[in-house]
Amino acid sequence: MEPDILSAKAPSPAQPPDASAAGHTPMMTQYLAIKAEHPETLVFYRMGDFYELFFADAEKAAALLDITLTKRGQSAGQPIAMCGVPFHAMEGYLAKLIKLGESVAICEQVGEVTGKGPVERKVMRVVTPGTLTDAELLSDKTESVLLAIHQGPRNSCGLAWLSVTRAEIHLAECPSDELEAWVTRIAPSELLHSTDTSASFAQRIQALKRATAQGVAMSTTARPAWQFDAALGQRKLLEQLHAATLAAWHADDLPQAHAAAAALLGFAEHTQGRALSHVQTIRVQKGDASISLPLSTRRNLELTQTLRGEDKPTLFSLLDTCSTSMGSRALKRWLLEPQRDRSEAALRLQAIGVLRDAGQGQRLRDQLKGSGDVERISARIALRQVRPRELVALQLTLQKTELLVQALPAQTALLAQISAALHPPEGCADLLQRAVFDEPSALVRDGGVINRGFDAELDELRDIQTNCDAFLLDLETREKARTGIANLRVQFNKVHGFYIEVTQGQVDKVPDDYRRRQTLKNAERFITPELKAFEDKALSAQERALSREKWLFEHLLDQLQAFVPRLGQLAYALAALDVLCTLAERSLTLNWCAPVFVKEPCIAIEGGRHPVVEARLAEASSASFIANDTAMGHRQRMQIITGPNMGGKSTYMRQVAIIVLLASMGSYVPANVCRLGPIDAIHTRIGAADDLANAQSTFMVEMTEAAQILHSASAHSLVLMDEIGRGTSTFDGLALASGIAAHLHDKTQAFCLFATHYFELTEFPAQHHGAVNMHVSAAESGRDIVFLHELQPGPASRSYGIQVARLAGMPAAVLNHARHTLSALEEHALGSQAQVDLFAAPPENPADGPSPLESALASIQPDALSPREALEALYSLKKLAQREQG
Ligand SMILES: Nc1ncnc2c1ncn2[C@@H]1O[C@H](COP(=O)(O)OP(=O)(O)OP(=O)(O)O)[C@@H](O)[C@H]1O
Repeated sequence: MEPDILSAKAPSPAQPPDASAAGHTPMMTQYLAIKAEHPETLVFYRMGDFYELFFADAEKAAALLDITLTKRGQSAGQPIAMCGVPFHAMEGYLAKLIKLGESVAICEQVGEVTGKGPVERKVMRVVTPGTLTDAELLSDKTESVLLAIHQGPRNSCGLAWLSVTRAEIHLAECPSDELEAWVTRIAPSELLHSTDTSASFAQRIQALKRATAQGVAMSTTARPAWQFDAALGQRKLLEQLHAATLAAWHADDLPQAHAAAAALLGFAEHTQGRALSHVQTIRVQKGDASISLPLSTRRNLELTQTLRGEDKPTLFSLLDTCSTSMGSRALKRWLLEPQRDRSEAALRLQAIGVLRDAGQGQRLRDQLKGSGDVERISARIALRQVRPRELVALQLTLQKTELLVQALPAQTALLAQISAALHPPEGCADLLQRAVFDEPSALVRDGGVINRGFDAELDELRDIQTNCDAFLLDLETREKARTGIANLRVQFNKVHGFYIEVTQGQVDKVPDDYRRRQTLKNAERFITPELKAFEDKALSAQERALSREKWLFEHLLDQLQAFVPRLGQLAYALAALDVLCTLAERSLTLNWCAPVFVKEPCIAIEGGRHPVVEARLAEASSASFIANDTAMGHRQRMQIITGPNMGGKSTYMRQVAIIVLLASMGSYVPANVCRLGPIDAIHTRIGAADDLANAQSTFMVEMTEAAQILHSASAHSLVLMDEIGRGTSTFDGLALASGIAAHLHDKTQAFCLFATHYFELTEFPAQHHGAVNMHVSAAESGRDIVFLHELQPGPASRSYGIQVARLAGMPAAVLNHARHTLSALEEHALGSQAQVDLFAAPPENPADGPSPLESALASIQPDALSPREALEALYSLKKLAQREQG
């Protein structure tokens, strides 16, 4: 037993004392030295069957994990606060802490228990939100990304990021004011920065921390300034890639990114306790290479999370019928990182076209089902954290892959490339099959992992255990025959081990090589050289078998290292094939078409649908989605969209953005025809929510987002503006909305869908040749309204707000009041100078209010109507009059 450091009672928990202070128990001295190396991290200190936490760590963990905080013993006169978790249940507690943004250093007992002083202990790895590798802690469909940022000279920044379970490291450089956009796009789980930055940069980091990416909290970790060293970073990258120059990756002239990479790799190695040998590719990212999808766009289009923060229904959840989790993760990357250059998307579309034919994709999907997560398994092999059952999954996947290659139609450039990378590394599956049982134990420490026939020594050790009984029986028979003692017995007990028992009456027949072991009343117990040798072997066989297995497993990991790079390529190919087959299946199931990329600026869609709303309608009701066309090009760049609430304006605008995004990632799209010119960004200003955490009002958020769009949108951007200006008074709002529309039309010249309830804005197209009025149609039936969801040219005739409120279940009295006020307001707008009393009681009888004909008449503004619109208004008035008479 180890000496107990925690004996006497202590008054109260405290901060960890100084390890160098005199009077600590030997174990506390050891603990404090380890803690000093991990000041910001919770230290899980292994003590027998528990991981214990002490002092402030204990207080924090007890509160976060909701476990008991005890006060036991003291060291150097200080009370020791303590809490603990059982070692076998550690994963669950770890997961909870990591989710809360904490990091944990796992300190194991590595030495033998000698009874003299504490057992030697060592931090084996540090688990942090950005460096997760454990299958239990990682989500199958989401990466855990670690990002390092470096503040360079003259407002420049270097970025380096990776996912520890992937084979790529990413580098980028950008001006500091673009940092937020980058961090939003990268969506890291953890951000590393230097302890030594300017005050403004530190503020920027704090702001980044608040701006959570996709609803996932990002933790920040400060690292010493010297770790952000460009020369060190370059050296580390070269070592990582086993290369003499970074030129092949176009990564040689990026000093700020190299500095970030130094800290990134240093931290990743520190947490894993070893180098990341599987990371063997660099991708340099340029800000202008991908289509910009700001955080607001990702949110508003509900790409991977609904506005309520749920995982479905989203565009991703609709698309993701992938057969493997590698495929799901790759699909998410494709969706969130569409490239401006459409050549890759075109290759994907070509491949999807082939996979749609004659069920080819479906056959491949069936074969892909049940594949292991080769990407993460190969990373865990490199990090020597792989579990035996993952190796079996890998072996089965490698065998499946052989069949997959034969079934793959390599008819397009991309499919041929995938086919070439799909060949499993020679000898890997065979080695795994020979080395590991088909159904091994979960952990190597339990034994039962290494296959029979793989190692003669292990087989012999196992044989000793299984053949023990047979050997003893055989020995007994032989000894009976040799000695002529018929009642001789070979037996075993825990205290004396193996022995041959001979009754007192037969003792004189015992041969010379029998040595006395124990004398009983009626019998003598002996041991022979043969039995002694067997005993030595048998007693230690189990222990030796276990340690032999552990050694063999480590040796197997050594052998598997050589396969890691090829496995990385294989994982990439499997994931890409899975995504392509999935997109082929989706396009067939959901009846999508292939988009066509053209050089001239345009967004031309026939029969476009919002895929998620369409799927929801199909699920929830028999109603079908009404498809709409979009025709935007050089001449017509802006649509001013009006129509009733619930009419489908937001749905229409979002569907256009989603179709553009799907096409840009290389997917078929929910439409009958789609022609798309170059696109550099999708900006959205939809809805309004207070950002209480950042003390910003609804209106402030609205204006900030709109301002960002006006600054960054270009003539190749798609901009959605939904009800801009509604967060303030009518006149202010209208004035701002028209100013913003004019800027987008005249200066930015972006493709813009501008939905508004300000009827005054329908006059905008008259003075702006690139804008047109469109409206979503609705029909009235008595006092009710029927939404037709059809997008039609021209402005809406009225807004139907009161009818929509009636549908929403508003009390009749309120509706009556509103109708009364509305007609008064409309009269007022028509020229009456009388002040409208919004709070005046409505007339008693609703029948006394204006008739539909009167209301319609009152809403007409003759000066705002074109001759054709005036004629239409006349027809509809006549219809209403007939209805009233009838
Ligand atoms: N094209 C369509 N076909 C069928 N149903 C649709 C269509 N467009 C919208 N809808 C249905 O109408 C609902 C309301 O649509 P949406 O939110 O787009 O209206 P809106 O005009 O933006 O309303 P508001 O002005 O109040 O924001 C949707 O949730 C959907 O169920």
